[in-house]
Amino acid sequence: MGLSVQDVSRQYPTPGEPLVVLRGATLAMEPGDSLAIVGPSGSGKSTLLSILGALDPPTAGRVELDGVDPFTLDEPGLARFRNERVGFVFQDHYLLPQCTVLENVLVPKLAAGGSSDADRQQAEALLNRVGLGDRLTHRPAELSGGERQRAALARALVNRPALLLADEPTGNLDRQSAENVGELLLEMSRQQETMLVVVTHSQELAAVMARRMRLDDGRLSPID
Ligand SMILES: Nc1ncnc2c1ncn2[C@@H]1O[C@H](COP(=O)(O)OP(=O)(O)OP(=O)(O)O)[C@@H](O)[C@H]1O
Repeated sequence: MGLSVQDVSRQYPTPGEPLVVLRGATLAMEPGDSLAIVGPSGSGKSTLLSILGALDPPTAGRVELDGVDPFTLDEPGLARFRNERVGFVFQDHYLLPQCTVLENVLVPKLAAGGSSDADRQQAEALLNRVGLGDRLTHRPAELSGGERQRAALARALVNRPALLLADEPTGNLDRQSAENVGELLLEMSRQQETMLVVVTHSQELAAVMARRMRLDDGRLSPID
């Protein structure tokens, strides 16, 4: 069980020399583990997250989540893997504006084949835990920035993913909301035994994760 990233490289073709973005990144995580990835702009952080989330294949190397290499799956298998095994939280919440908070949290359930009463109860329980139990029928426009990110977190966790990926999840928030969302990310992923990888420029957010690694010019190394 866990996440294994072995010697992952990624390069993009250009008219001249290929642009090498990741150079042999290796890391391992276990359920309940949390990791912050920091590094300068353009160092490859989002590229690494896309590979971990099975959105983009590496040029070389191997990724396995709970023993499955997603890039060996066919297209429907890969889509199912992303929806059911990985949760995503981004800097922008990407909630559907016309849907209520509860409906937004149920979207990954619908994509996985339906939303039963049990799914609905689970979504409500998650929304209670992120402090939005009294906002189920509100639309995203009626929420604050921090509340929208908390709804996005509930949506990311509704399928009980093995891996939660967060790309600058507090980038648009004021200090207090950022602290609150950061702590919630950690607490909820621990409770669900989900592995958490957070890419961030925020030292405060990086500091609350169990471990920190730095990407520099495509090379990943532990810090502390
Ligand atoms: N699809 C692509 N095609 C070509 N080059 C790309 C592509 N995606 C990313 N890059 C390049 O790869 C490098 C790393 O980008 P990436 O977005 O992973 O960096 P980052 O560390 O997340 O940066 P930031 O902190 O600014 O978000 C950049 O030079 C970028 O221009």
